Amino acid sequence: MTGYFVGIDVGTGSARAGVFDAAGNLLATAKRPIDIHRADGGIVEQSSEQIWQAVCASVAEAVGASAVDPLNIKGVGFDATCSLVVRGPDGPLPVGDHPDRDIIVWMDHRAVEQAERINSGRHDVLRYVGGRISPEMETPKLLWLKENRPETFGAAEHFFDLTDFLTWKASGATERSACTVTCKWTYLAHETRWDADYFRRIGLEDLADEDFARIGRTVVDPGTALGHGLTAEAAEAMGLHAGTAVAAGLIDAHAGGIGTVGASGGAGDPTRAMAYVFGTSSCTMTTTRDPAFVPGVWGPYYSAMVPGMWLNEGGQSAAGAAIDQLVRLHPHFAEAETKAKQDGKSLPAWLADRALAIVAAPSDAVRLADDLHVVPEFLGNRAPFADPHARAVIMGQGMESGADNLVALYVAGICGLGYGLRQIIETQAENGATIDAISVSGGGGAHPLSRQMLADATGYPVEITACPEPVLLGSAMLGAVAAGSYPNLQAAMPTMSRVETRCHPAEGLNRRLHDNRYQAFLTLQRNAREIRQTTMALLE
Ligand SMILES: Nc1ncnc2c1ncn2[C@@H]1O[C@H](COP(=O)(O)OP(=O)(O)O)[C@@H](O)[C@H]1O
Ligand SMILES: O=C(CO)[C@@H](O)[C@@H](O)COP(=O)(O)O
Repeated sequence: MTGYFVGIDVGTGSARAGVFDAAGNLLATAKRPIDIHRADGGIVEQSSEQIWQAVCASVAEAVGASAVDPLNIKGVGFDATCSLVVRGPDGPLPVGDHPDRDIIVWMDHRAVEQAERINSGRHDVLRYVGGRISPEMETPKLLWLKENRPETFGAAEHFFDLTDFLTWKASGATERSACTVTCKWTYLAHETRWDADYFRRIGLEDLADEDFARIGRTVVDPGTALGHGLTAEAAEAMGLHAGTAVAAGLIDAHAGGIGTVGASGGAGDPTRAMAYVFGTSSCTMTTTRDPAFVPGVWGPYYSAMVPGMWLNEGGQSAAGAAIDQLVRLHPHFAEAETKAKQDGKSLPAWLADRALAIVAAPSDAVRLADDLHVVPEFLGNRAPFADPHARAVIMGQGMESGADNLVALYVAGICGLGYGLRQIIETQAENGATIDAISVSGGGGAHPLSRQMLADATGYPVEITACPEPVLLGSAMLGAVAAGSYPNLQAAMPTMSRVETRCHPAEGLNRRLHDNRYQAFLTLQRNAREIRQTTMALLE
């Protein structure tokens, strides 16, 4: 195999690009931050033009740094968060109060009420999104727009998932990826159709009447070559050549899944490894041959990640973001952040390094948490309760205000994320989706401590691929398939990705400590839910 491929990943906080060879070796990366605007009422907005500029600048820098002749770059793949982009004939249309902000970010919870209304209709398509639509998905957000910004809703020419916006900007093609529309828009990929009745019943009949022209009349598999490749304008902005193949994209978490679950030397079969993508949020991606209906876990989605197979997607809306929020609450936060900056590290990485420096072995880190317990549901419970109203619980915090206590809180937070993951794994297993190993990607999973703690907290081995950027690699695989270097993703996965290390779960006392803490997690989570329900009932 010859040629080079560019993978582009637009996460919540940054756009990144990586240049890979056909064997999956990473030659160079570049990154640009992207702005995020938050306001009360769960409002979170971004600008598609700013994101596009960040994408082009990262690609140009990564290609330059790789020293690969742009003529040898044969394909480009995109992944992004599943935020909703609204574009009119003349460009961005405002989704709120600011003219440039045309993106309702995935974590925006303005459409909670619309989601609840849709769920009360119990339409059959909801069986394929875990039984309940989430306010993080696109149809509640579209309904919110129609009800609250009718001028924007009416004037929109395209409603895109962010990934599909990026491939449109790159190639001019309006095809949507089966990944985005199946996971976030209720497209039924297993029947290759939209359900017009669903759209009519929830109040989005306009979209059905137009035969879905504004949300995607043509849906293609991830990796499909789009249009005539890069347009001249996009190519110039990226420092590439017009006509370079552009692949239909993936949601960011799914790119992490593609970059890891089929790796050679791993679980041996994409159905045996769960991808855990630990970024701002966390996503658990489980592949099955037959559909598994798991209450509270998104899906089953057909062909949304590994083509021809089914996918269950769980996770937590706040994962890295929960750790960021947790440590921000601590009295030692500002001082620790300054020290982390001086050391050139992010605060979570600085805390993880400090924890590793204190303990004799990484698995002993659990002992640092002592009697501190965290249910880190700052932004609701994505799975297995599909409850956007859930909130975090912190137990055992005293008057301590020093660095060691902050490290303890960090460790307790990572434990809490691990127990949420364990709860999802157990719930899925009860419903027919079992796994043998977890394959980690994302910024939060890049540290040796967090990886080991995930193995210890869940009791499952955690696999790490050789590539330090598996999400970018997943996107680059799309570019390789679109360029014809691989016939399909199944062929690209084991060739371009391989497992390099494995974290084995703790034994002995550390294992017993985790088992005990997991029971505490379940108790605190259950009690918090019951207390909230009682309070809400009294207030109604
Ligand atoms: N060692 C760590 N422990 C816990 N969280 C971490 C660690 N390193 C990074 N993170 C968190 O991971 C998130 C960034 O992950 P990344 O995959 O780059 O994000 P995204 O793709 O969502 O923009 C941030 O919330 C960051 O605080
Ligand atoms: O919702 C999904 C995946 O379904 C993601 O786009 C969303 O969680 C955002 O991902 P990041 O945490 O920013 O990588």
